[in-house]
Amino acid sequence: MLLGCIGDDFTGSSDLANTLSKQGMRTVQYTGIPNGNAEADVEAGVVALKSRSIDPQDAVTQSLAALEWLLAQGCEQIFFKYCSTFDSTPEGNIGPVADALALALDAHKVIVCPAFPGTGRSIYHGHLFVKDVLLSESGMQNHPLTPMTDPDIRRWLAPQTKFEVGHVGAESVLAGADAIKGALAAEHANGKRLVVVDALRDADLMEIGEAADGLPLITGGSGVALGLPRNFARRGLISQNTATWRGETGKCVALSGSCSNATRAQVELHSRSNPSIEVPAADVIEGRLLPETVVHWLVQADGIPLAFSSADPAAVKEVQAEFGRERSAEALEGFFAEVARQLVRSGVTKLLTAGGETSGAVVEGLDLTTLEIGPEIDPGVPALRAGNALVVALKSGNFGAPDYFEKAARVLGASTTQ
Ligand SMILES: Nc1ncnc2c1ncn2[C@@H]1O[C@H](COP(=O)(O)OP(=O)(O)O)[C@@H](O)[C@H]1O
Ligand SMILES: O=C(O)[C@@H](O)C(=O)COP(=O)(O)O
Repeated sequence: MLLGCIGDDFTGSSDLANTLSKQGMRTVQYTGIPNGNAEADVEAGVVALKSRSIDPQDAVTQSLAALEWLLAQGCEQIFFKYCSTFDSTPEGNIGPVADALALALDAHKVIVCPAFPGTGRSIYHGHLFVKDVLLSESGMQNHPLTPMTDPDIRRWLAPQTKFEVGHVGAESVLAGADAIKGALAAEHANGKRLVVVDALRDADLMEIGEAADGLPLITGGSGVALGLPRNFARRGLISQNTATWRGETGKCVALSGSCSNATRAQVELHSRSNPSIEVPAADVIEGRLLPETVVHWLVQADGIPLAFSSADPAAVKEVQAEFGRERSAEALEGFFAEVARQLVRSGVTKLLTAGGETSGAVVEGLDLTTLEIGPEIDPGVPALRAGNALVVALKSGNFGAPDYFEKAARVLGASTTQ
């Protein structure tokens, strides 16, 4: 294994695995830390953790264990993947995990770059934009678990890390890899260890990737991983293999616990031409609605049936005010995990999940240990084979076109050569 990745959620990890796979690396996504060794031909390994919203110390412990496993597989470089919208709170978990990995690897000049131009995330003057609006005006200020109320990544990261936060501006990035290297060295000389790097275009990410050649640790969104495989390819270390994708026939069901603007629009459009059932948060939390009721409904329904708890910010606030943020999230995630378990037991072969934490709960609930990367459905969302008779797609809340669910069902069902 050449490149070892630690992802802080499951959708984000499949997004990253998709990016690396498209760049020709034979990539495998693992759910948590595998028990045994990776297969010898794996070039990039993504250890997916559900560590974005847990206690910071637990996130550090799990990430260090993942690091140990990846280093034991021979990885030369480590990539810590978090969300392209930098989902975190003043307590963590991006800063504490980045600090711990930097210390363990004796890494300095640690790039912090959540940019993902393919999905409209860019960084300029240290500020994160989602398309043409600042992060804090993009809808992410209303995120149920990690409300992003400040778009300045330097300022958002500072209380999370014990190191000084530096910055490499667009003027250096646009001047290319050598200028970026120079700017990183200057920040290092100034005592900065975690360095936010501006990026506007995929071309910038390629230059940042080149500047990162040989650095032990890089952190960022999946976008910045775009430029890493080329460093290994230059040394003739990548197989550039093409894989075939075997779609599944059979029933496809969609589950959504994401409350993002993008998912709510997808739910709305999908519900117009497919059976859909709302899962009211309060009914789940208070035990009035049972998973088997929803499963029974989904299994009977035609088309691509959808069960969703996705709700607008006012409704989410109300539920959280009544039951608490953690209790609401735990109850809903547990509910969807149980629904997924029962669906698969009843013969569903194609499962679509929307929402990072929701998808994480489903993947853990189904005990899916290894995910094989298939074709891309929409930017950042690959089809995944999870077992002999099960294919899944784990959609990040923010991703996907309005007709995502129907498109995903089509991709999961078709066989192709990538
Ligand atoms: N109606 C609701 N009220 C309160 N919380 C909700 C509701 N629906 C979903 N949630 C919770 O909000 C969180 C959404 O996070 P996630 O699944 O990661 O979506 P995203 O990818 O959009 O961030 C989950 O913990 C989920 O259980
Ligand atoms: O970078 C991204 O936006 C995604 O890869 C990601 O991490 C998604 O997180 P969720 O929105 O919680 O699914």
